Amino acid sequence: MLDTDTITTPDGRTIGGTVMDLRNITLRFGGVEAIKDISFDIREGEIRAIIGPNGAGKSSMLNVISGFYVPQEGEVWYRGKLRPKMKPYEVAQQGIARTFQNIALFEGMSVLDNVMTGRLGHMKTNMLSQAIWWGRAAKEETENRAAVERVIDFLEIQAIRKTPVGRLPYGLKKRVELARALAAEPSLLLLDEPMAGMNVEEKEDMSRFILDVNDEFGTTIALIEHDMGVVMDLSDRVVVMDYGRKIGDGTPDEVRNNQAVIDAYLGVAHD
Ligand SMILES: Nc1ncnc2c1ncn2[C@@H]1O[C@H](COP(=O)(O)OP(=O)(O)OP(=O)(O)O)[C@@H](O)[C@H]1O
Repeated sequence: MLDTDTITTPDGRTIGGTVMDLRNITLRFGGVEAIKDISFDIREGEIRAIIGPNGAGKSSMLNVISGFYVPQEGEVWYRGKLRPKMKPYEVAQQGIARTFQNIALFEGMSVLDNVMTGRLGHMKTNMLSQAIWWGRAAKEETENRAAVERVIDFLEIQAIRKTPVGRLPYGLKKRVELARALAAEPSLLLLDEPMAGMNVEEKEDMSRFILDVNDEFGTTIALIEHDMGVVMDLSDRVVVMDYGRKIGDGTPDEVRNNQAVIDAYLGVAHD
């Protein structure tokens, strides 16, 4: 059974029941165990961070959540159901969208067209039915355009909507990637190092947008981030990984005071 109770965070935010429950996940690449028997949950409406030193297994974990990797052991429960082996696009159809560590946009295409690709999962009519049911296809197109324009307004990128992505500075590209993920109207949004490579101002902007997305749309967010200051400010709860194991799990304060976490970040040798 998944936990349906709500919890109240120290700063007074109410977090819902469990959306995703990862149980005893082990993931191997040949002889390398990237994830070793890790369990944790993600609750409705929270911002959940996954942190840890380089090579800890964070990206691997995000890839398990997004369905890109299927773990050799363990179970992924999503919205009360045990998730069978699925293709990433099927996971996306369940309302899970993601951004990537290395920006994965179409550089030659405009911002608008890139964000539009986020709607692909919502496009039901194909070429043939477009020819036969022109009205239905036109209505769908209007809805998709409207959803994209809402996201563009929300992330304040109207001024660059026609600009080819390749011409944008790094920070704005990251924002366009967020826009594309949001265009899918996900209920669970996965962000892989959303602030990596950004300057202080860009990080502040991105933090504000992440908080606004969570606040305005109630989107549950799981993110990986290296900048500890940002993670501690943004997140409701934090999972800490080290060498593929979970060494901490709790509120930012709990994690900050966890000796195993302090040791891992200071590089204290372990057996
Ligand atoms: N596709 C792969 N094939 C083989 N080994 C992999 C693969 N992906 C990850 N690994 C290994 O799994 C371990 C965890 O890597 P992962 O990228 O998940 O860590 P990370 O915490 O995200 O690291 P970073 O912060 O440097 O991005 C590492 O030892 C890595 O070399």
